[in-house]
Amino acid sequence: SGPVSAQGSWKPVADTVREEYLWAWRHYVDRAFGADQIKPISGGREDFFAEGHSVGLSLVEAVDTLWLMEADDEVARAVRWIVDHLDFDIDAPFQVFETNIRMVGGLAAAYHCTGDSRLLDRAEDIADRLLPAFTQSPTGLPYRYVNLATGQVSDPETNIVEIGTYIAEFGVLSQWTGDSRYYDAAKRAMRVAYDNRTELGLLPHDINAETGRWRNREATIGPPGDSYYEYLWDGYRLFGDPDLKHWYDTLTEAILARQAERRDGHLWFPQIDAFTGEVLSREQSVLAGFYAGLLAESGHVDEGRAYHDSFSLVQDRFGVIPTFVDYATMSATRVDNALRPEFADSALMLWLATGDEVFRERARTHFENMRATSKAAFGFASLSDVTATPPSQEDTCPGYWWSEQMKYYWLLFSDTPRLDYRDNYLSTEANLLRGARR
Ligand SMILES: O=C1NC[C@H](CO)[C@@H](O)[C@@H]1O
Ligand SMILES: [Ca+2]
Repeated sequence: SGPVSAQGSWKPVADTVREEYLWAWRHYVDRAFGADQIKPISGGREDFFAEGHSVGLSLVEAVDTLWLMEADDEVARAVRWIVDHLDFDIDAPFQVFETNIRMVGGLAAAYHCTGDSRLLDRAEDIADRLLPAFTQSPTGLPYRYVNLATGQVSDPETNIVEIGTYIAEFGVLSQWTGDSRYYDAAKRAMRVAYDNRTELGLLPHDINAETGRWRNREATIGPPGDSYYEYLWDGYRLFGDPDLKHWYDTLTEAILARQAERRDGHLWFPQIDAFTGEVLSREQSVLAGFYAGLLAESGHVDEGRAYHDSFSLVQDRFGVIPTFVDYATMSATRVDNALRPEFADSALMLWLATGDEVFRERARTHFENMRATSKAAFGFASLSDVTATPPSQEDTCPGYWWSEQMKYYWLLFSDTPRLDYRDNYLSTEANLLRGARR
């Protein structure tokens, strides 16, 4: 079970998380079953990857969450849809990064939790359709899009997130199938970016896949830099690869030395020029909040705590964290929030690393504020303005909601017997690739 704590006080919260999730799931089943996304205000449905080509995104993202919540009848319903209806032979360009973290990851997690090898077959099938983006590239940096039916690749104007967020999903596929092509392709792309680090040991975030040349000067730990760093550490954690740890440590040392800024005693990570170190912007994306958890996981616990403290200030001020805040003025520079999970993600990582109850309390506030602002007739809705009274909703629910924050809350509050709390791994999309206890 989880770190020793007053489990009794959290059970009611865990029960509410599970009730809300199954309430939303039943509406998805009744009104949008098999769709990429439900429209939570109107009850309609919408595609995510390619217009007119649903791949059941929200359902695939939900399988491991339903399994961890012991909703086994619903797991069976979802698996039956995947086996009967999920077909990737689609003549349309799919974004390689999003397809990997959501579909390869979702299917791999579903296989890890259920042991149903038909799900591993599907994960291999979609990964094989993504591989041409890597093998067709002269540098090994993957193109951004690939046509799932023809293998036609497109768009070399990419970034370190979209070339570097594969090793977890591709690595477990190589481990589970014995085919090293996936791991090798993922690692080769990460190496190209690392080998091009600047004299300061920093990475700009935009890069051209055909030339390997940087397309900008700005370094960020937020998007589109974030999960490149996350997956260097994750690859080492999952597979023990010393190269990945060396690359992670080298880049993180530079980030902590040159990018960290303390202001009024609070820790932030401004965007800086990777070649000179000059501060370019003090805006912080809500997505950058994941970095507090990564720092804690990778041994920088004090900095991880401090950065989560900074985002906790923002949550206390706004209720729901705006997509961008400028920490110099603590003003929101982009007021929407598409049900972003990162604050809860890092709360879980910090709780697992420290056992400190403050992180469960912060995650509970995140859950309650989401319920109070995003709940709509048929599910949970993204917000277009968190500063409005009441915050205004959009008729859309992102696929990651089914995999991320509700799973983070459940794992934080339920002490479920289905998770090995001491040895587990959640991908950047919260897909459980290690630690399921069947
Ligand atoms: O890594 C990611 N980035 C964006 C989404 C959540 O904000 C989600 O797809 C995932 O967590
Ligand atoms: Ca993430």
